[in-house]
Amino acid sequence: MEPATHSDINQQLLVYRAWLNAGEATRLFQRLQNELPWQQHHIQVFGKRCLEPRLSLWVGDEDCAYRYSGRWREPSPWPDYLLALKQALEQRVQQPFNSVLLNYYRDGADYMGWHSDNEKQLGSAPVIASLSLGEARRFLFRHKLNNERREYLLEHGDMLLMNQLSQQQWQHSLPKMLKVKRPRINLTFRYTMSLS
Ligand SMILES: O=C(O)CCC(=O)C(=O)O
Ligand SMILES: [Fe+2]
Repeated sequence: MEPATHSDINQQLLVYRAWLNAGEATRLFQRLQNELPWQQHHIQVFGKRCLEPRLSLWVGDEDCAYRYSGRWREPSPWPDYLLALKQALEQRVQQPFNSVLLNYYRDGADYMGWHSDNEKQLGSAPVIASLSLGEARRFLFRHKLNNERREYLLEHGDMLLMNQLSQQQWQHSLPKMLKVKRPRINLTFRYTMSLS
């Protein structure tokens, strides 16, 4: 694989700028936007039922049910073009993926709060490949112990690889950017184990 444009925290975070070129990224964005059955889920926040501040969709192999916010989500099947993308990504990063969480941020008021992707089903040291499409958005990391910080601007076609230790030691978030009036789509490719 070609070298990352930027690597940080002992190779735990690798950014590949324009992993897809602008034309490829735009075609993919349009298909995902128009063809996927995007859903807005409810979540419990401090015991209150709220709508998530974004749309999302869980896609994966048949046995990849995913426990999220207290509920099992069944995977939607792979559209052929997403399966092809997953396979290209597996080749490039030499890691298997069997699922992808897609997030659709309608504008800069949609966001994702601080978290680590540390669900049991991902194992103790997951490798997660995150592809960004559409509007550029800030993406933040903070260290769990010393509050060290990192910030990236993730643009159309960029791929961020979060390596094994990044979920154990860091949290990440996508803050609001109220100036942003147009959508962004993010795909996080993962390897999900079944717990049965
Ligand atoms: O939208 C993003 O860039 C990140 C999404 C994310 O952190 C996640 O799906 O776990
Ligand atoms: Fe995440």
